[in-house]
Amino acid sequence: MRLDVVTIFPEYLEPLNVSLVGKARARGRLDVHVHDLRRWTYDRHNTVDDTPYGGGPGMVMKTEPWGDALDDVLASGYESGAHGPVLVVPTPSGRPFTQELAVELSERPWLVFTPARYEGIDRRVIDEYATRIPVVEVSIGDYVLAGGEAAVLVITEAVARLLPGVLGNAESHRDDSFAPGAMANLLEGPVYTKPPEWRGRGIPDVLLSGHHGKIARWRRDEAFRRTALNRPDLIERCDPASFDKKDREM
Ligand SMILES: N#Cc1c(-c2ccc3cc[nH]c3c2)n[nH]c1N
Repeated sequence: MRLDVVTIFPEYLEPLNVSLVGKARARGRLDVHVHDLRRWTYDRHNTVDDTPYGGGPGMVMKTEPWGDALDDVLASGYESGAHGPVLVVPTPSGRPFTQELAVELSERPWLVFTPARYEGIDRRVIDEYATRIPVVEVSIGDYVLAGGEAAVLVITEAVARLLPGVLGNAESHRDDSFAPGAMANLLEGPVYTKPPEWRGRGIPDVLLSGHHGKIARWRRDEAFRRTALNRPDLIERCDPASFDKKDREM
């Protein structure tokens, strides 16, 4: 997978050099290119914004730098096979970013991120590229950030960990919170490791029992309990009829 990120804060994307994403890049699973939008400005102040038509607070990011930048990025000649690039636009007014969307994006060969600042990008930029390639406007949550770069980090990590060969244990996807299948719509339950006792706190006996069926059921029940506590809205989406099937899958 190739990722391109166009931003006025390229240093914000430094975390893409470390940890899981950094390892995926080092292994050749991910090819990341971060571009400074100001490379496509030609005035002495490297201007990327201007006042909004219709008035109102703040500034709007100008069309020309984005258009010149995206034309160059898309012309990079990356051979992405049958499927071309997808433009991923972080915005508070976008489609909620979910594990389902992470899976969808992980199946694409090339993502081009356009994290904005100020009040956002002149709408004509998105409209222009929507005539050429798929555009996904995405929100990472119901809160307001000062820009889209943090969203790029979140989306990239969630997508990268789904790529083949990135996570050591391919099975670990299966038990993710929100993962399709047995854990769909359930939050992950508690996890434990050695030592067997810590500050007077032990380990649930079932986890020491070696009985895989009981352990699977306990984990499912704990996931259910935590989901009911923290995300009752997800419980309604669970299909009780599937629980026997869940036990077989877990
Ligand atoms: N994704 C996302 C966002 C944002 C966001 C994204 C881009 C810009 C550009 C200026 N302000 C922004 C906020 N806020 N909250 C989210 N979930």
